[in-house]
Amino acid sequence: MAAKQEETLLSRCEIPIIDLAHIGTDVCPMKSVVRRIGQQLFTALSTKGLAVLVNHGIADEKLKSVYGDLDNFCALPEGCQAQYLRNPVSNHGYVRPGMDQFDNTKTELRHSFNITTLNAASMPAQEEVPEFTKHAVPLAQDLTKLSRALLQALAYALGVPPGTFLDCHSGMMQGDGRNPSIMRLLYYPPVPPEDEGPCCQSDVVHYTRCGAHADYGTFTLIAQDSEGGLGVKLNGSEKWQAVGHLPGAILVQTGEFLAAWTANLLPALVHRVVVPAGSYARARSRHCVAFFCHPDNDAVLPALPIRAAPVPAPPAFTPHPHLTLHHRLLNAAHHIQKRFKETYA
Ligand SMILES: O=C(O)CCC(=O)C(=O)O
Ligand SMILES: [Fe+2]
Repeated sequence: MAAKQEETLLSRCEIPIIDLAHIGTDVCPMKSVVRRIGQQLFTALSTKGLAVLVNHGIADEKLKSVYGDLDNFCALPEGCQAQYLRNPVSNHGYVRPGMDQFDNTKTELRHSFNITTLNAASMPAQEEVPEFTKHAVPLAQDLTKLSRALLQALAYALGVPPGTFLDCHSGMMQGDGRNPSIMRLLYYPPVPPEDEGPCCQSDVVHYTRCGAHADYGTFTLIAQDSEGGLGVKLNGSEKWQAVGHLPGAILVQTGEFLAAWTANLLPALVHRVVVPAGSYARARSRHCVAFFCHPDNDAVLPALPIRAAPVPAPPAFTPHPHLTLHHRLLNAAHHIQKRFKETYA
């Protein structure tokens, strides 16, 4: 008998799918298409907090190559990995399991490699992971371009000149320290069998892959393999729901900055990655590429003359507690530094 498939938001068609075909390029956008995408994105982010992007132009092979490179990096001896440990100032580099933590009640099993500059000298050397730079740099450039196209689409939807958000995100992946956007490569290793942790037999060891949180920036793009585990609380709901997987698609989810910028009209999406049930799934690893689109450090949240968009009012939503701490005039660098301190040990 076939195994019962897990019910997910995607399998129930509960996440809006946005077709990016014919959007043009970030420097030469097809305006009518960008406008339509802006409306769809606004509706999706205000009602759900996330959307699925298809026909975005980023080939799956590019993602798979990067997943493979990260596997190879994680298999290097610890001493060799140590040369690439995350630099707390630039936020670039390798983050070992336990070095950053969202849920302090569980062991988070996660390796990540933060990329904040595309300079080859900051990447694992060719002798160590031969094609890391060759694969990671074009992918980061593609995700930057995709983010720029979405920033223009959002500007149309919010009734501000199309360049408004682009101007506040001009330093993305420029490597000059002006903008904290990150492409994060994530590898979640297999999870030890239930109740058998590194501690003594009687210990009840609780693992997770990534504790509940909302991302700090404007929005996050997420490409994931088919292993599952990503769960979200849709806007206005307290219920955790599995997202599921649509081959080749990229998710976009709202971050805290966009929430603050829009006076919570587009609330930040609370999400996590759990350990899948069953010994087969636990024994498998998971991969993801998350691109965190952040405003420039000197961007000050402008008051948006939000045009009444033709969408239903968003459901009532209690903002994440730290949202109340940052005020519409808080500057981008302050907010990011505060949130990094909370996350990194
Ligand atoms: O692995 C994922 O799908 C999400 C990771 C994540 O939420 C994060 O790194 O902020
Ligand atoms: Fe996240």
